Amino acid sequence: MPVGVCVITGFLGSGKTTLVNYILKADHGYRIAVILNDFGAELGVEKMLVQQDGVDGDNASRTLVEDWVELNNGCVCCTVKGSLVQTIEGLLEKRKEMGEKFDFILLETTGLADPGPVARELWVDDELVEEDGAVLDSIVTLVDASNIEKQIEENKEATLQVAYADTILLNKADLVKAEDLERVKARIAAINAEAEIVVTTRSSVDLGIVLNQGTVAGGGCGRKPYAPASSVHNSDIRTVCIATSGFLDGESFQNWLEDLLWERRNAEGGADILRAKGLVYTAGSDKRRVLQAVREVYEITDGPVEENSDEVMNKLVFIGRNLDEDALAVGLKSCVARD
Ligand SMILES: Nc1nc2c(ncn2[C@@H]2O[C@H](COP(=O)(O)OP(=O)(O)OP(=O)(O)O)[C@@H](O)[C@H]2O)c(=O)[nH]1
Repeated sequence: MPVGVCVITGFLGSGKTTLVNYILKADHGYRIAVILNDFGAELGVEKMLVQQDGVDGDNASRTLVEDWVELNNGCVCCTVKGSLVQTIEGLLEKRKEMGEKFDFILLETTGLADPGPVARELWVDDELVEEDGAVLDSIVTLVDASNIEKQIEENKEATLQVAYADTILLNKADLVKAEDLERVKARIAAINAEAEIVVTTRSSVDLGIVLNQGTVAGGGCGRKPYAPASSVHNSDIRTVCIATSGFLDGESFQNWLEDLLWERRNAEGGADILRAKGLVYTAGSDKRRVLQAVREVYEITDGPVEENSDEVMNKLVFIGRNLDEDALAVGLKSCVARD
């Protein structure tokens, strides 16, 4: 079984390190490797702290294996292929030599990072996913409740971090009034209606919410009621959810998707899809299938077994810019197989 990688992102000062420290101190018994993105350091290295099994929550008794791994570019969030993957491979290899395995890998990005390239790199690297490798589990975004509105206005990365999230920790709740918190929550949901939003202070969160989500690998469609697209105005990145019933023609669906993800992205005013997830049924198979896409990279895999399989309903979620909900709905419908 590959190890799940949880990408922890969020704007500068939102509480990422606080979350990592919280996870490392919590008494959960998991073996977790943390890859810290030491962006500020001039050394050009990443520091890895490995929490070993069997700790009792007391810091003094914790064994921390410290390791310094030189990366070619000094930053795990850079788009240069190789460094991040090599780091994780090296980490996994080392643990294998020691006869141990990780339960999870946490990857903390820098506050100014666009998590898209990191997610894509983890996701598409087949060598990583092989047996005993690593696979992207989920993207957790920390949001500073007291500053996010301004950050979204001023920084595209802050918006992208919200857009890519599977789970959003609306942190620093102690610094804002209840009514402000509701407004901020609505603003975030307007960018990403699909992510679960959890209000936190000092990044204290039930670890079950952060670890082992399987959201990226297993599909997250339909976890939450969707905000209607018409309720979205404040940001040019928004979420659109569409659904249509009946088995899809697999080839038509794939062609439609590739046109959306590959061709129209480059067209003037075309939809710029950052993230797509969905559950679809294709003719010839009674299995539900999971669509996952991060920008132009996508995959369709067999989905989890469904309890109530009477309903053949295809559901897709798109997060991005210039999304035309009606056109998307018509496009999906046109992929339904004719008898
Ligand atoms: N009041 C308050 N302060 C918090 C909370 N969470 C974190 N902080 C503080 O905010 C500061 C920044 O937190 P960090 O965890 O370092 O944030 P970060 O996202 O890792 O920051 P960068 O690495 O700069 O991107 C620290 O002083 C934390 O103690 C919170 O919920 N409430």
